[in-house]
Amino acid sequence: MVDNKLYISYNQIHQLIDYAVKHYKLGDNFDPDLLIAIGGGGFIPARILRSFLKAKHGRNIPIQAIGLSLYEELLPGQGIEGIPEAPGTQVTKTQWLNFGGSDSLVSLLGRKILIVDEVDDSRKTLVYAVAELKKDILEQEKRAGMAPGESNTEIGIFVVYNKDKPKAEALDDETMKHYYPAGTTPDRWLFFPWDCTTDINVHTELSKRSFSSL
Ligand SMILES: O=P(O)(O)OC[C@H]1O[C@H](OP(=O)(O)OP(=O)(O)O)[C@H](O)[C@@H]1O
Ligand SMILES: Nc1nc2[nH]cnc2c(=O)[nH]1
Repeated sequence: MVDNKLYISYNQIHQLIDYAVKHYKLGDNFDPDLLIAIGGGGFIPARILRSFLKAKHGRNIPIQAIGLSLYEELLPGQGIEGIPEAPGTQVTKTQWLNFGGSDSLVSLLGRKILIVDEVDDSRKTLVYAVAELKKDILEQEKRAGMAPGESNTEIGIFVVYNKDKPKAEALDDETMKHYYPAGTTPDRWLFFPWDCTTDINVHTELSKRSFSSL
């Protein structure tokens, strides 16, 4: 039965990422040298995206992971079968880069960073991620004796799906110049293949019907 959820299959995600890299000329127009995946949903898309970017230039772009959480299960067990989860009021940082502290391994300065996530819903998570990343960049510039913005670090955003809806928060104009949504959906709950704990073949079939009914 197709209900108010949109079922998404692994193949749809793979094909959309392929399409978006070509459509936005990623690797040319915006050529990232660092991918930051927002976990958990951004991990698999970031890994797929890396393959398509490698196919353009032959080099593997490093993927760093951050953990941000806004949505929570309504009741124990909900969410498991794609039941919509309730948005919390604020984003929680569960994991961050090892770039900011004194034990920093990699510089953010002068980089082209592409943040990757699977869905842009209220936009709160992306706004939070960009704000926190900018704080780190400022801090590194300060430590390097640079003026704010002198490093020319650029931030872009890649999402597999943007929900077409009024957003709770806005990204700044500069970041929006490098905002790359692979696909757009109506404001429905997206049931991703990695959320499926029953029969993935059934899920894949439902994904075909979900989209043909739009
Ligand atoms: O645009 P927003 O309304 O901020 O929602 C988008 C975020 O919500 C989900 O994360 P979630 O908080 O569920 O964490 P998870 O990826 O670990 O499930 C999703 O992975 C995005 O990161
Ligand atoms: N799985 C899933 N997570 C989300 N986080 C915010 N919106 C969504 C959604 O539609 N599906």
